Amino acid sequence: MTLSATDVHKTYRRGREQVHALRGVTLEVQRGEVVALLGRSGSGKTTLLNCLLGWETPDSGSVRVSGAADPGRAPWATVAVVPQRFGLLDELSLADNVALPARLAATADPRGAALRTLETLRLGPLAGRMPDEVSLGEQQRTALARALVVRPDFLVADEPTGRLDEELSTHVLTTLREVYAAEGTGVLIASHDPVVVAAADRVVRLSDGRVVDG
Ligand SMILES: Nc1ncnc2c1ncn2[C@@H]1O[C@H](COP(=O)(O)OP(=O)(O)OP(=O)(O)O)[C@@H](O)[C@H]1O
Repeated sequence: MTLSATDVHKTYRRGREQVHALRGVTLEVQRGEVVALLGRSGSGKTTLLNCLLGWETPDSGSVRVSGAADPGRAPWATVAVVPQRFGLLDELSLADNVALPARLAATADPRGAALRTLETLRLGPLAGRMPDEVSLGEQQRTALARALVVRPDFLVADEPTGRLDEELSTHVLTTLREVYAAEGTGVLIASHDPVVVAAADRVVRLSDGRVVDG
């Protein structure tokens, strides 16, 4: 099973100015591999992730998941996401935030699955708290738990360790490694974090909207 972008172009218009965020990007992530997406701020990483998630429509080129074992799976269980801004619902506890995608995917015992996933990410004691009652690093790990709770085929994460110290980054990466070793999840992580780069099987570098080093 493969998550791929083929010759993707994306241009934003800001008034009269055109920003060529992606200029023909081709990238493949297989199940069972961790790919780190590197590049300076503004190089197009988030735009590429958004295209892979279907949150942005490429101007040309294509994005697809091929070889799905179960094409009927919920989209957020096929390609789950940890967004740069987390996107937690303020009015739900951490446990309810994490349980939500499992509930929507009609997973058996969504709350139990949420609590187990929070536990894995060392957030068990905070399960009953609201997002504004925990640190940004804890919110970030909650967003990761919410992505993982449905055991996705692929995980796309935008700077998922950006708010974590080295010890926690290492822990999160170890957890991800365990998850993909057990489940075969394919992982694509946009990051500047050396811990992520060290844990990746492969590094893809973007510069000015192009892949410069695959
Ligand atoms: N909605 C938008 N409208 C206009 N320009 C945008 C929009 N989103 C992104 N851009 C521009 O597209 C380019 C690529 O942005 P993108 O967010 O993909 O970069 P990035 O590599 O993820 O950066 P960072 O590491 O800072 O998150 C940048 O020049 C950015 O200013």
